[in-house]
Amino acid sequence: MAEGAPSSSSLPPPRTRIFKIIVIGDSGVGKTCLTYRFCAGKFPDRTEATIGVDFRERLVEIDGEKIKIQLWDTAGQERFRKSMVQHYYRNVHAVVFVYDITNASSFRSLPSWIEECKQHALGSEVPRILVGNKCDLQDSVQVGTDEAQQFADSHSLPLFETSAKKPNGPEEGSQRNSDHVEAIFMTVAHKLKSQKPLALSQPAQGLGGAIDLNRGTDNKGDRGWGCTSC
Ligand SMILES: Nc1nc2c(ncn2[C@@H]2O[C@H](COP(=O)(O)OP(=O)(O)OP(=O)(O)O)[C@@H](O)[C@H]2O)c(=O)[nH]1
Repeated sequence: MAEGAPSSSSLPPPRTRIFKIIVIGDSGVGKTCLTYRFCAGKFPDRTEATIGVDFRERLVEIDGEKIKIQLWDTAGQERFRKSMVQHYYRNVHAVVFVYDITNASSFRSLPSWIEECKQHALGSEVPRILVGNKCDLQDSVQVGTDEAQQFADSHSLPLFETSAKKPNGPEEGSQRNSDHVEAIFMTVAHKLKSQKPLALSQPAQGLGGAIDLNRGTDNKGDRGWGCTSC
């Protein structure tokens, strides 16, 4: 080793990168339950309407790098959003749109949530996904998979259907396959990591930094993830 060159033991420990993912959709679709399921590993005993925003974090390891996934559980009710909405969108790395498969109105609201992203000048290259929640309630389905898939395709959004309550697959006899909440958020994290490999010359940044996960992408040929109307 050259004299004066830092040995690996004298290098500061790498800072943990933070991926900020916002979860948006109508009130009651299950945003709190989905984020809680991913970060705490279980369905919450009870929830109350989110006021402003709640944060949940989980440290994961992807290809040997520790990454903090920070989920911003936003309020679905307009009266609880107003003052906070600017903060949601600042330095956001990915967006998860949620609707409730047993509530057609929450599905019809999706264009307005997509529009809100647009209003906040989110680049079209920021990964976005669409999640239909409450797949365990098969007797009450109001939004069929085909309809949701059509919508997702028309907006270039990957679609996942899941249940925050019973994420281990469909009930016996159900036609519908449920994605696992864990797999959904990890898919987003993998996407973000692949978009922005950790460069030694570029220290990891948290919320305060203007980390740009969207440049130098390797997503040629990828289908989905962007949003054609955003
Ligand atoms: N059966 C079933 N119920 C769910 C599921 N996810 C959420 N719920 C229920 O749906 C209701 C609303 O869930 P929340 O997670 O609080 O909804 P939210 O989208 O965060 O609502 P806001 O905070 O008002 O925006 C609660 O009664 C949950 O128990 C699910 O996957 N299956």
